[in-house]
Formats: sequence, C-alpha cells, structure tokens
Amino acid sequence: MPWFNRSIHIFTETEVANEPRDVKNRAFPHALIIGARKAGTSALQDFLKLHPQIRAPSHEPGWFFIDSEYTKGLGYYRTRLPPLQENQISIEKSAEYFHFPYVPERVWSFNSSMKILLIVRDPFVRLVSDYMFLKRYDKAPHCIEKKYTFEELAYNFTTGRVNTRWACLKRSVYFVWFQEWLKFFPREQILVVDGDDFAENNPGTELIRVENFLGVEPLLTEKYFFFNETKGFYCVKKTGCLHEGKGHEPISVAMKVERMIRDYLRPLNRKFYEMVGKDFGWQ
Ligand SMILES: Nc1ncnc2c1ncn2[C@@H]1O[C@H](COP(=O)(O)OS(=O)(=O)O)[C@@H](OP(=O)(O)O)[C@H]1O
Repeated sequence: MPWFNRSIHIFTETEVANEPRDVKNRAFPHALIIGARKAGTSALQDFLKLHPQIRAPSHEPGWFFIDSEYTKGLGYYRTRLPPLQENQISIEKSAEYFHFPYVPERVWSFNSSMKILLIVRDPFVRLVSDYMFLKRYDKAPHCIEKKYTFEELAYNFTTGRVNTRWACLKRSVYFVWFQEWLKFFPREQILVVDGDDFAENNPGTELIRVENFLGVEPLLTEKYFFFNETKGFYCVKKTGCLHEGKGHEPISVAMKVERMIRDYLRPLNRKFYEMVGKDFGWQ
C-alpha cells in the first residue's frame, strides 16, 4: 500500500484525554524513540529505563507503523504499555518509526506535544549493521540480504554505480526521513542523540541531556556504567550488558565499495546536518 493511502486517525484532545487509564494504570507515552534502526535505540531505551521515573514496555508495540495494530485503536494500544505510578512518565521505542513517512502524522494527530528522540549513527556503519542484522534475522527468511554479499547489494554492476534503490541504504539517508518529521514537529521537540558518541563514551554524559529533555531528574550519571572489554560496549554495573542480539563485530567491506557509498552519502549527510543544526563529522 502506498504510504499516502495509509489511514490517519485524527484524534481529538478529549478523545485521548478521556481514554481512562486501565485498572493497571497504563498510560500513553510521553516520548518516543523513533530510530534510526541499528543506531543504538535499544541501548538508549534500556539505559533510560534505569531511571525510577521512566517506564517503557519490554517489547516494541510498533503501534504507529503496523497498520493491523494501529487500526485496533487507542484502548488496545494502552494494553501494550506499562503501568505507571504517579510521578512516572513512559517512553516507547520502535527503530522503525523514523523511516515510515506516514508515522509522523499519526504521532502528531495522536499527541502533538509528544517528545521525539532520534538516535543516529555514522550512516555507513549503520548500513553495515542493518545488512548484518537482516542476514541473521530468522523472521525474514526471503530477504535479499540472505542471498547476496554486501558488495553485491551496494554496487550496481550494470551501471557501475551505488545501488541507491537498496532499502538498507535508503534508511541511511537520514535527511529524507527527518524532513517528514519536521513537517509535523518543531525542531525543538526532537532531540537528536549522536549514537557514535553514545556507544563509544560513557553513556552517562549523553543521558543527562536526554533526562533534561524529558523533564525528569538527572540521575543516570557515569557511575552507573562500565566498559566491557569483551563486548566492546558500555554495560550497566547492576544488570550487565545488552542481550546477545546487540553489539556485533562489523564485517569488512571492500574499500572501493565503502568509498563509493561514503561519497554518495556525504552531500546527503550535509543536508541532514543543516536540518539538525549539527555537523556529525561522518566521513
Ligand atoms: N551499550 C551497547 N551495547 C550493545 N550495543 C550497543 C550499545 N550502544 C550502542 N550499541 C549499538 O546498537 C546497535 C543496535 O541498534 P538498535 O538497538 O537500534 O537495533 S534495532 O534497530 O532495534 O534492531 C548495535 O549494532 P550491532 O553492533 O550491529 O549489533 C550496537 O552497535
């Protein structure tokens, strides 16, 4: 179905406000982590969940992008969310929200004050991670990534050019998706987190900025985390590292192909820097 034919329900403020919390006190999210896929969305959510004022579901509801979930309505969505206590807020993440162009309008029509968190990472590194993920992902047995090498998919042998139609690569062209969000949400309502900094440095530094944005007490300082040499990532002192599915050695990509993709992405990255107001320095 083309994205412009997707149903968008325009919720009235009273419709959302009058949808009472259920017996378990489940309430709608105050903020969404929208993506980008493979940029560290799980690490961001899992670390934020350490905060006593922040709750998040243990699964990804994906309510705003999965049509069959969205059309089940508000009451159903609420059952997919965690119970809240008086002083708590809830967040919800789906790494898919960012790059489905009908999602920003659905979110905006649901709650135009929703706080949006976007985490991005060097788009070439993200692309490799996305490819590797699809290669090992059981639930997509027929995806093209299962069949072909990275180079075969990234490079069009007929034209001698980068294969710009490859969906994985399209997901790395951040400005295209970001401009859809800016059509509905003011820039100040979207916090953009640098996923490379977040993964390489102690997450405590970046989390303070996120806590301030969410309006909760800044508690998640550097002392909550340690660097795990074996995993190659920061983990939580109390609970350990993210599960096995997160944090992999990247594959090595042929230099020529990497160079071609980076050359293709460079001017597109600059458009993203302009929209965000920050140069991420991706080579
Ligand atoms: N602390 C920590 N621990 C483990 N992994 C970390 C961490 N911080 C960032 N990352 C990076 O997160 C990548 C997975 O991103 P996502 O969680 O957004 O993936 S998903 O889109 O939800 O599937 C994951 O990608 P891969 O390395 O390809 O698995 C990691 O590079």
